[in-house]
Amino acid sequence: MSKDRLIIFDTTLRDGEQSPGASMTRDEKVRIAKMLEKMGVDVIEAGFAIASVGDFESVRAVADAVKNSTVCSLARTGAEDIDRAAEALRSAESGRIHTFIATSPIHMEYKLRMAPDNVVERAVAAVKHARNLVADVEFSCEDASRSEYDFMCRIIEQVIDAGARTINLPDTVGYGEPGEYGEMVSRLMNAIPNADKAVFSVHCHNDLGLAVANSLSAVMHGARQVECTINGLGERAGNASLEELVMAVRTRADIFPVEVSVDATQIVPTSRLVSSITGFPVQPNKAIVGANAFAHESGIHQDGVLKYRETYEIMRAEDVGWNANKLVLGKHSGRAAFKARLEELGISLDNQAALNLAFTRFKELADKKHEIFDEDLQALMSDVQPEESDVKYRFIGLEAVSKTGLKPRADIELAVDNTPQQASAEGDGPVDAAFKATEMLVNSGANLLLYSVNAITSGTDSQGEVQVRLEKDGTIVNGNGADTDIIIASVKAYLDALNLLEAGVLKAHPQRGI
Ligand SMILES: CC(=O)SCCNC(=O)CCNC(=O)[C@H](O)C(C)(C)COP(=O)(O)OP(=O)(O)OC[C@H]1O[C@@H](n2cnc3c(N)ncnc32)[C@H](O)[C@@H]1OP(=O)(O)O
Ligand SMILES: CC(C)C(=O)C(=O)O
Repeated sequence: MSKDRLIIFDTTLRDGEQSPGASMTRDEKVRIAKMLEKMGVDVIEAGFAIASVGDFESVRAVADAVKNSTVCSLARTGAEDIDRAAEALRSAESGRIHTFIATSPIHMEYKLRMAPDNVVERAVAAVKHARNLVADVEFSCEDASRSEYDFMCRIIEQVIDAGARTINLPDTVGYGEPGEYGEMVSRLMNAIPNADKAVFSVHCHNDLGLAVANSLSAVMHGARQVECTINGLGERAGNASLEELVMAVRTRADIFPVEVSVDATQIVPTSRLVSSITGFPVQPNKAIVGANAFAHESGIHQDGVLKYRETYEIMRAEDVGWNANKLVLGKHSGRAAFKARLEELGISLDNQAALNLAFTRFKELADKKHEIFDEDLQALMSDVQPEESDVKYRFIGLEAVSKTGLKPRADIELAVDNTPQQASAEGDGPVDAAFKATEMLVNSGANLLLYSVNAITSGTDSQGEVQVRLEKDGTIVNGNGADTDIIIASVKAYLDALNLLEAGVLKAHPQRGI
């Protein structure tokens, strides 16, 4: 059965820009409009031409730049607004004037201070005037969801007769509830005698978090245009988000009687562009475009996704413009994801015991750190690889005290040949103190040639990786250690180097010397 087309009307550049702090320059609007055009959005509302010279210029620049989408300007019902919109759209390949007036009793009485008859007159005059300037005219009953049904029937019938080809029923203040709002759309469409001459549209705000639900309900009840924005940007709590609407209709094609012609792989790049231009970050758990939308940290989910992606994913990350889904390693992860990531990094573990040992170390680290990155794993594994049971020096514990006005001190506990031993020393800093305490126990006589620290990943909970270069009797070795505690990482690196010296590393592990 063939499906109706759902017109995607993007208003990121108009209602999206009404988010306090989201103003965009003309050139920024053109960049976003080009992306929307590439995505295949049907209508781009580029601004409100009468609002300012800058907005007029933006609408004009978008009309110049965009050829494959209809470009639209908002206008109140006054002739001056409509003339300004038409002027800004003059170069558009396909231009639309979107005129509106509030139809709810509260708006008519307190804001417009107009009698309902007067509102009807203004609306009809506006549509007629706009139709003399462009062929494509949309009319919105602002605050439709709080408007009286009979009054809407009356005004809509007359504006359709006057030439409006799209009738928009905005839930301006986000008051609608999906069942009631959807029913309003179908009731109007059924009752208005000339309704078949127009496309019915919805424009929902998110004050109760229902913008997408209301829009989708309206679609189920006959609406064939949805007005929306990238990332759900928009006045107050925002508008219905384009990405959610498009992917809901696509993913639940089994229930929605419509199809959209948008190239969804452009969604994530466009979302990023809008976010970087407006400075409005996308929350990580935002549907479709949030950083976590296709990320799995839980072991059971990761195991499921590795076995069969659809166990925990209803969409493919690639289909909306991500490179791939993500298995994030953290404290909730299991062996399946851990092993898979190690294999991707070219690290293979010979047997289950080696995997278990490495996994235990990984969990210890994950308890201290939110997310384990590839670099963390590489450091962790380089720590695990040497023959654990053979090493002479093993780190057990450390307490380092560093206090303003006091000399730093370290109390250290090591296993030397499997026998626990303790020592304390003061130093120029806590690392120096820890190394001195270590030397009290190992008495290596090695020279410290280099000490370097790197934060492996970003964030104050990142692992520090320390490299220590020691020389003894002409043999030079590099030891590495990693830990979220930089003093512990330093002692681990120091002990790693001592163990390499002890093992005569240049013969046994030539790649680890220099
Ligand atoms: C629901 C929506 O999102 S509607 C779009 C909202 N967007 C914006 O308002 C952004 C751009 N707006 C602006 O730059 C300015 O408000 C302008 C340029 C449009 C108008 O500025 P001003 O002339 O200074 O008027 P102001 O904003 O103070 O008040 C709005 C006026 O428009 C009137 N008005 C509101 N809607 C309509 C309408 N659809 N048709 C006719 N007049 C309207 C109001 O009654 C008020 O008239 P009044 O001054 O006679 O009382
Ligand atoms: C002008 C209309 C479409 C609007 O933005 C609203 O009612 O929210």
